[in-house]
Amino acid sequence: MNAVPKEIAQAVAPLAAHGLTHSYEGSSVLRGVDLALEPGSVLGLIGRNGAGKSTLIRAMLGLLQPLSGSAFVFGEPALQLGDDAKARLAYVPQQPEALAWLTAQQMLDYVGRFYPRWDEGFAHRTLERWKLQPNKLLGKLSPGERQRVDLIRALASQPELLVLDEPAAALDPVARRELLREVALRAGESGTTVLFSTHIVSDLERVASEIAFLHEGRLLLRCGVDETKERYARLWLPAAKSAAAPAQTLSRRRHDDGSLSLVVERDAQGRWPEAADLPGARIDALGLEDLFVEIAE
Ligand SMILES: Nc1ncnc2c1ncn2[C@@H]1O[C@H](COP(=O)(O)OP(=O)(O)OP(=O)(O)O)[C@@H](O)[C@H]1O
Repeated sequence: MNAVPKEIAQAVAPLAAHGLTHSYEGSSVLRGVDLALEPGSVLGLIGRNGAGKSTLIRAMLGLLQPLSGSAFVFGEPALQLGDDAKARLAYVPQQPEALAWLTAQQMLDYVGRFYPRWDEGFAHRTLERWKLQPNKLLGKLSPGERQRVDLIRALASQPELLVLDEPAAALDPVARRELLREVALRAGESGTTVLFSTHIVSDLERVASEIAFLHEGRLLLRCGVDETKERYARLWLPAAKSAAAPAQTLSRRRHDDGSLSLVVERDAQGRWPEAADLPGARIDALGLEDLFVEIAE
């Protein structure tokens, strides 16, 4: 496939980042992240605690000014988003806090006015289905309830781009399933583009079309969910062959007996590194969860 020129990708991608770097108090959190979402894709952003997922999301949406690099929403610079672009986008932070002095119903009625495609019926039905009390102050809801109200707010606006920062963190398993079903439905039926961060690998398998793995501020891996098992594997080399290990690997672990385990990737021609053909070498398939654990450890 020919690479799309960066300028064109910027213009069409609902969300794109180029060379984002950021640090807090002198410590680097993003180290040059490039990421662009295809329209209609569901991208699961995964990474350990503190990997920089929330920082990346906030920088991509223009809610934080990065040290360097740029971000674009619907092709507009994220730091100067116009009202039209804002109305096409919905973002649910990890811990929603805004408008705590309103009741859930008041908040939904209030914000609904700013969205041309607001689905009041959905908001009403989902409040009931998710057993949320419409007349309780947001500030008095539990974190999970508060996050569910915010998810209703985001979904009722029928956004073209939906960004969820760890939506599963405060939800019980039933609510989580329902949310994932709703997200998959929106992506499938309305072509909504979705970016969500998570720690839960099974959520990625259930709903994401693509995954991006952020580790210590760098995107280590980006590929289709179904493709990962084909593209990455664990290469085990006996001690006697460990010197032949490829230099470029996603992770490298030496065992007590001197043997090596490496996470390796097929090259552009679909071949594993040459060391995989050495006598005694072994290639083992990796499930998504194993892959992340191997890389993140
Ligand atoms: N406002 C801030 N001031 C100082 N340090 C911060 C600030 N926000 C985040 N950090 C630090 O930056 C790093 C990345 O944080 P971030 O919240 O982006 O990670 P994350 O991948 O979303 O983590 P988690 O999965 O735990 O939510 C962490 O070490 C965090 O402590």
